[in-house]
Amino acid sequence: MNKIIVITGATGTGKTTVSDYLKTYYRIPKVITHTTRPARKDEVSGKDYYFETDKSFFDNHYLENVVYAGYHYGSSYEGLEREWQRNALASIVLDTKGAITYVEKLGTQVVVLYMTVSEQGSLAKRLHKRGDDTKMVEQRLASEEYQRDLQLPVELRGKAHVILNDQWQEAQKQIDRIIGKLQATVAKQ
Ligand SMILES: Nc1nc2c(ncn2[C@@H]2O[C@H](COP(=O)(O)OP(=O)(O)O)[C@@H](O)[C@H]2O)c(=O)[nH]1
Ligand SMILES: Nc1ncnc2c1ncn2[C@@H]1O[C@H](COP(=O)(O)OP(=O)(O)O)[C@@H](O)[C@H]1O
Repeated sequence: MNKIIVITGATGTGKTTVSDYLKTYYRIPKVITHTTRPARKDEVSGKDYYFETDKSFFDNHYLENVVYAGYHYGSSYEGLEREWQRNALASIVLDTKGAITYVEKLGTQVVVLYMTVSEQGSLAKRLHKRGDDTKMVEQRLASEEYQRDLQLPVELRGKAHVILNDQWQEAQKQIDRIIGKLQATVAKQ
């Protein structure tokens, strides 16, 4: 059975870092999603996101789509199927609302990794260090979606692996254990 690893959590907790790690070390590809948010300086359309206009965003057929900090984000069935045709395992980076929808729609095909840190204050520092625009960081941290995603939603309790990412090496070990088991189950089927 094909599976999708849904990586979720608040901004700055390391979702993209995990997705990049899965791609580099496990050859697990990322499903690229669509957004109307402007690209950051080192982001590339078709690699990080499909960057859309307010009009072109709605030309796609979404499995789910959300508004996060004032911008549209959406993931398509086609994007997921494209990766699943070549790989039994793929990853996708979603907010917690999207993660809940994936669990509802795809059930046991979904493996959720919920990223968290023990000090909320470290997140703003990470975003600045990442080189994010100051205004965008302020808008993001003031959003209700950011506040919401700081806690594991009730709908995901008991269904998500909670990954503490205070230290990357520790988070990596936790992820290695989860992916090792997952690869063994996927290989058997
Ligand atoms: N539900 C949903 N969330 C998405 C999608 N694409 C990205 N996101 C989430 O939207 C939020 C904002 O993403 P982004 O602007 O890249 O900010 P970042 O989390 O700071 O890197 C994050 O929680 C992403 O996981 C999508 O297609 N659907
Ligand atoms: N454990 C960690 N300690 C310090 N910085 C980290 C850690 N994990 C990730 N980062 C850095 O924090 C920033 C935010 O991580 P990122 O993966 O982009 O988060 P997200 O996709 O959840 O917004 C990046 O610059 C990343 O390199």
